[in-house]
Amino acid sequence: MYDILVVGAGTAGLSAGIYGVRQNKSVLILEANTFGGQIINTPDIENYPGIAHTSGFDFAMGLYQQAIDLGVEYRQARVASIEDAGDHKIAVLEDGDRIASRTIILATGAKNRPLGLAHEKEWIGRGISYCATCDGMFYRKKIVAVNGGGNTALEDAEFLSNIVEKVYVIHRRDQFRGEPVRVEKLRARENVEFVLNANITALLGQDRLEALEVTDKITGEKRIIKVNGLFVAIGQAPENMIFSNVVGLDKGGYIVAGEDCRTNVDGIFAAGDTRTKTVRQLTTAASDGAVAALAAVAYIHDNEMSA
Ligand SMILES: Cc1cc2nc3c(=O)[nH]c(=O)nc-3n(C[C@H](O)[C@H](O)[C@H](O)COP(=O)(O)OP(=O)(O)OC[C@H]3O[C@@H](n4cnc5c(N)ncnc54)[C@H](O)[C@@H]3O)c2cc1C
Repeated sequence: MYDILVVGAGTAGLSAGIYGVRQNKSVLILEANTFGGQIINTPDIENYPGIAHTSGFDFAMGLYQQAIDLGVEYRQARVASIEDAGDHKIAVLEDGDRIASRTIILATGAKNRPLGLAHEKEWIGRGISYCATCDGMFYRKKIVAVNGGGNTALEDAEFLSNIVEKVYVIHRRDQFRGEPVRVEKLRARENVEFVLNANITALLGQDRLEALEVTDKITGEKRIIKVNGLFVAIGQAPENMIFSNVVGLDKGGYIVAGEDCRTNVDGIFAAGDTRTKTVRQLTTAASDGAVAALAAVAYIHDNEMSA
């Protein structure tokens, strides 16, 4: 039986592993794909305090190596479900294998909803971004577009309009899900142009994004908009339904857990992008990993004292 079983080897999961083993606890991390999580393919990270510049791969590799060197056990396996057996928890793997642990930390992250267009994946870091806070500075004084109609898209557009030459806000409706006050603020900015009732139907360029083909949903008319960058902000989706019989989820599918990373089940914690929170970044994921691991250790000690 492990002390701490972590589901997901992104920034939150690996940070939890580091903090767990440094408290002399046995830790197993289970990862469905390769370690590193969503940051792994990002060419440039420039907002992690203390590291002026690194790549997603180097960042993830550093975290992984640190965890392994400290004694974290790592296994590539997808967790299909979890069970709460009171004083211990069980992770059931896709192949049917069952692994018992005193505590579980769910660090399964979230995925950005893609547009689903050709070149989208291959041009991440070459014109395509899902994170204005992370990548906005690479487009200083350039022309960009933001796609989406929620608060994230509106916030991204506002942030970008402070640093770029021009921002197109492209949205499939003429009404926004985001707050009206944000829309009004953007309308007042001279370097923001709204392209409404419109879908992006193609990403154009040679080996990076150079222009967007945008189709008007009402007239069917196509328009080419030259841009250096596109920020896709059509939402994020966690994949937590497999845990919903055990832990509570909010209406967006995120695991309900506060800054202490505790879920509604004693001994099960949630860390990183997968939990209800406002800022989803590397720093907050790493911080959650530490908080969740130390909360798991405290839970184990409390149980030992009362046994
Ligand atoms: C393109 C891009 C660029 C970004 N750039 C920056 C940046 O410059 N700076 C910044 O601060 N933030 C950036 N972010 C945000 C940052 O990457 C995330 O906030 C952070 O990675 C969240 O870490 P996490 O560990 O919570 O989740 P994730 O990184 O999503 O890791 C979750 C892991 O869990 C695994 N998993 C999921 N389900 C299961 C399962 N059932 N069984 C086993 N494993 C499972 C997944 O495979 C994944 O590896 C960027 C995000 C993207 C997409």
